[in-house]
Amino acid sequence: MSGLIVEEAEKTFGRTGVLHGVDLEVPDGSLGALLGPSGCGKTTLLRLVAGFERLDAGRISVGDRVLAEGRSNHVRPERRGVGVVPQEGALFPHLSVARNVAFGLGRRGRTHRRGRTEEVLELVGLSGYADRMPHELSGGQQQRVALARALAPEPALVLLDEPFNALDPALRSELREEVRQVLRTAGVTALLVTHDPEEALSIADGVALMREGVIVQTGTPREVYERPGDAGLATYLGETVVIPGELRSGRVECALGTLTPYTGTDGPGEGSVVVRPERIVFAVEGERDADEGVPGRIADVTFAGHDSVVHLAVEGTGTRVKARSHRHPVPEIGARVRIRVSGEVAFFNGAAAPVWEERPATAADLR
Ligand SMILES: Nc1ncnc2c1ncn2[C@@H]1O[C@H](COP(=O)(O)OP(=O)(O)OP(=O)(O)O)[C@@H](O)[C@H]1O
Repeated sequence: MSGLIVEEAEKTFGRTGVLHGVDLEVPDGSLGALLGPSGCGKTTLLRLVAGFERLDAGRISVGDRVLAEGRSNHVRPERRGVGVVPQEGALFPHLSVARNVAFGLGRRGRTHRRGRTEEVLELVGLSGYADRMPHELSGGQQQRVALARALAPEPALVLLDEPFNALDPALRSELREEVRQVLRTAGVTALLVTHDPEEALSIADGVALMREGVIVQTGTPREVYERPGDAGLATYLGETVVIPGELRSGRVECALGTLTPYTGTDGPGEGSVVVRPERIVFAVEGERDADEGVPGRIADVTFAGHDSVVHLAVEGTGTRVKARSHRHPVPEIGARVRIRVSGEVAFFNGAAAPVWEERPATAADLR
């Protein structure tokens, strides 16, 4: 077994406390994502696991092997069996692809080095590239070589530090699928550090959300997206519609009707209802289901390529919400509709003002 376990990790630089008792678990053979805004302490945690920094307190283990405990017990990075894929590959520019990959294999026999190098290059889909130099490769190919290099010594754990950052968006999503596939095939436990929610949600088996040096929520991508722990996390993880509401007898009353909150949301009283725009559905008058939900009108439509953002004005409430809709053709502005929410909603006590530094709610969210 080689799952990663971090227990109550503490780290302070000078007088700045960066990690305040971090607990994190990545089960054996799975891909975990550590997700949070810039400066929350993700890289520091990754560096502690890799052994590039020393813990102040707490414990880090992989399987039943303790890699670090408190200040005194610290296994050196090269003895940890942990591979690292840094942000921009960081390949040695003067070494060929094969020699870059073999670098991590140290002084093992030549035949073994060659065989293993070929094996991992094949795994990342770069069999024919052994003799190329790094500058002859695209950014995506360079990252695949960096992954091959990290995997070559058969590490118990691979750490990926924002590995897709430098790539353009199309290549990014393609490469992350490939990386996930490679990690699965290799069967290795891996931890991906990222500030990009879409990245974490799309490829990880489990997500740990970090804020100001603390893990604030963990779960599968679906769990954290559909059941965020607070309004700030909801906004950070994806688009939200936030409207005032009141929780009474286990149901939420708001401009969108009487809705069901998921268990684990806050207690009774006034607060904010948080809904994903793709959960807001509408039927135009005369259509099937056009008598369900609250009445309203289509106030505006923004074409967004694969779908549309439809702004809906809820009749008699002054509330406007946005829905993400795949309807073709998009109904006309001014059309009378019935609006309803599909599934459960989040409810949090407190004002309808989600705060998260990287994705503050826009005025449109709150209208
Ligand atoms: N060696 C260091 N000395 C002093 N302060 C540091 C050091 N390393 C990190 N910090 C501070 O610790 C905090 C967390 O930094 P860290 O790089 O871990 O965050 P992060 O979540 O990875 O952010 P980013 O995504 O921008 O890399 C920051 O305030 C940073 O300035």
